[in-house]
Amino acid sequence: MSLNNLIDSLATNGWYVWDDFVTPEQRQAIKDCIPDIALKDARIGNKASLQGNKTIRGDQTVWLEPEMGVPITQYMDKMDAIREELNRQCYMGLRDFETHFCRYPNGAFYKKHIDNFQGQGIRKVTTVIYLNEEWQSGDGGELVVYDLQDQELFRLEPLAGRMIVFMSENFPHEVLPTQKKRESIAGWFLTEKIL
Ligand SMILES: O=C(O)CCC(=O)C(=O)O
Ligand SMILES: [Fe+2]
Repeated sequence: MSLNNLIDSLATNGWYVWDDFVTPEQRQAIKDCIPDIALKDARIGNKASLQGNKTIRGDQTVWLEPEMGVPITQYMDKMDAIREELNRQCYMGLRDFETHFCRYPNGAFYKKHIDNFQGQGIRKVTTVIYLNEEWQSGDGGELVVYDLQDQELFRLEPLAGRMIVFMSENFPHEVLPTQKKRESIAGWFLTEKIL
């Protein structure tokens, strides 16, 4: 598992799973930067256009900012290195990255959706990193990934340190109801600068 595998797999399959992308120490340090009080019920849309809808998703989120601490800037630097390599090797034209921390309380889910409908937004590549130390079968909360014909491609347990990367426009996906608290960091490489 490496940056080159990610680039090859993204170019040929459109997705890639990178286990142990972050270490246990990094996961804890990132979690320690998240002020609980800042978590808000998630809404639909990107950072610029949002609407609320609890029947679609039940997670709580907070946008990550460099000011939250060194572990956050280190994570952002790592993602920026990936962005530059995707641009260098695949000419993806990625110009920015938006990212938030997510917490799904017990029972929460996120119904099937596409992060970016074709041509309608600026999200090009989705990334999700999981922060759940103890995950067992039966805990739910799997990510189910489909193709554009709505055929299920695979299911992924939200195991600590694992990152999934996929082309935002090509893979409808959903989060199955979780039986315990489920935490992650989702991010999107964007084709335009947002700030
Ligand atoms: O947490 C996940 O596995 C996916 C989250 C998701 O689909 C999203 O935030 O758009
Ligand atoms: Fe999504």
